[in-house]
Amino acid sequence: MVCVSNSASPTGMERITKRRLFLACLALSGVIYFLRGRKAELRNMPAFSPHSDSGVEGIPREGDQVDETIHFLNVTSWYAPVVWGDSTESERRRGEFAYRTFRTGLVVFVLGRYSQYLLRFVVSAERYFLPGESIVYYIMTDNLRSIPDLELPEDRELRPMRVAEMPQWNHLSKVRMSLLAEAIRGTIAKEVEYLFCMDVDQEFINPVGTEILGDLVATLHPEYFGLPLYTFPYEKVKLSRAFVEEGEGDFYYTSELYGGLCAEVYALAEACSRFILQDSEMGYHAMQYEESYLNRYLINHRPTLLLSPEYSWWDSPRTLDVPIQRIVSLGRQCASLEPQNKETRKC
Ligand SMILES: CC(=O)N[C@H]1[C@@H](OP(=O)(O)OP(=O)(O)OC[C@H]2O[C@@H](n3ccc(=O)[nH]c3=O)[C@H](O)[C@@H]2O)O[C@H](CO)[C@H](O)[C@@H]1O
Ligand SMILES: [Mn+2]
Repeated sequence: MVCVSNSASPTGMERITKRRLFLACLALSGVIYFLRGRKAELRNMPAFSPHSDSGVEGIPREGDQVDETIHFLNVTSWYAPVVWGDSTESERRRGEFAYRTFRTGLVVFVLGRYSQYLLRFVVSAERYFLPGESIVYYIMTDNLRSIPDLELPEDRELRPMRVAEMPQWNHLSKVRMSLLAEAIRGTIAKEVEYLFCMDVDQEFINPVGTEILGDLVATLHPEYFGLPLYTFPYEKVKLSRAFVEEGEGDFYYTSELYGGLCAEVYALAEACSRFILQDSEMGYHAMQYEESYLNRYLINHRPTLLLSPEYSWWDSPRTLDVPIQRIVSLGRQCASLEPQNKETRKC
């Protein structure tokens, strides 16, 4: 803001006017500064913190009992609903979709040894994922023989899509987004209205209905939900395209489940694959791999619907209890176990 006058030799009157102008500028700057600070504060503030009774906001104190019945965030500060499957709002959303005809795609990557998870994934999805709706499972695989021979209802279909990639974890975390964008551009966009992408090392254990449908849908990471911003594992390396500035961000989202309208998922996958490629050209890959780029994208393009940790849960000392576990991650569950417990849990 420029508040300077150029007059050469000010008269007494001019001096008073100048002084008033200066004071007015000062007051205006103060108001702007206050409003900007308030806006930043509001943006970073969850509408309701599950642990707001604890000493420091967001961090449960040792021995704190979290009240299971009341502590759920239902809407974000930018008015995006947070989905808890048994809420009346979810019931209302399911009612809204009951009269609509639409098709939903579900993409999973199944390469190398991850084929061991596919049967359990599909069988559980058939039981619980959008029951009664029209579904195409896009199975991105290097082994067409891994596709289970299952008889599905008429409007639900398993669609193998061949990918010629090395089944190496680090490699896949760099190419999944571009393979996804390519598949949407090539086939998927013509076939379905909504699209979800999931890790295959998961299992549906309770109903996941049309309450999850939205334009851009992201899932709250169960280990960070309710914790303050500074604890989130956002990318810290400044040169990375996934970099998140201190104080930036709203929530930490998991890469195990995201989706929305096909066009939105395409935009997300295309942008993330571009970020990953740019980082790769410098020989860098973000700290949390794909998840870091996803989180960067979702800060710039806030999701219109957030799924609560009911939709991505695993048992670890850090996860928040949820009323109903709907989707559990078998892989991340194993990763969170102590070595001595891995065998008993068949990891
Ligand atoms: C791919 C990826 O970046 N995953 C994220 C996730 O890892 P996760 O431990 O959840 O990754 P993961 O091992 O489940 O791999 C992700 C998915 O890729 C597919 N897959 C992977 C490897 C393979 O050999 N074959 C195959 O098909 C499969 O669908 C699998 O579910 O969590 C990490 C932190 O805990 C990181 O934040 C990662 O960003
Ligand atoms: Mn996983």
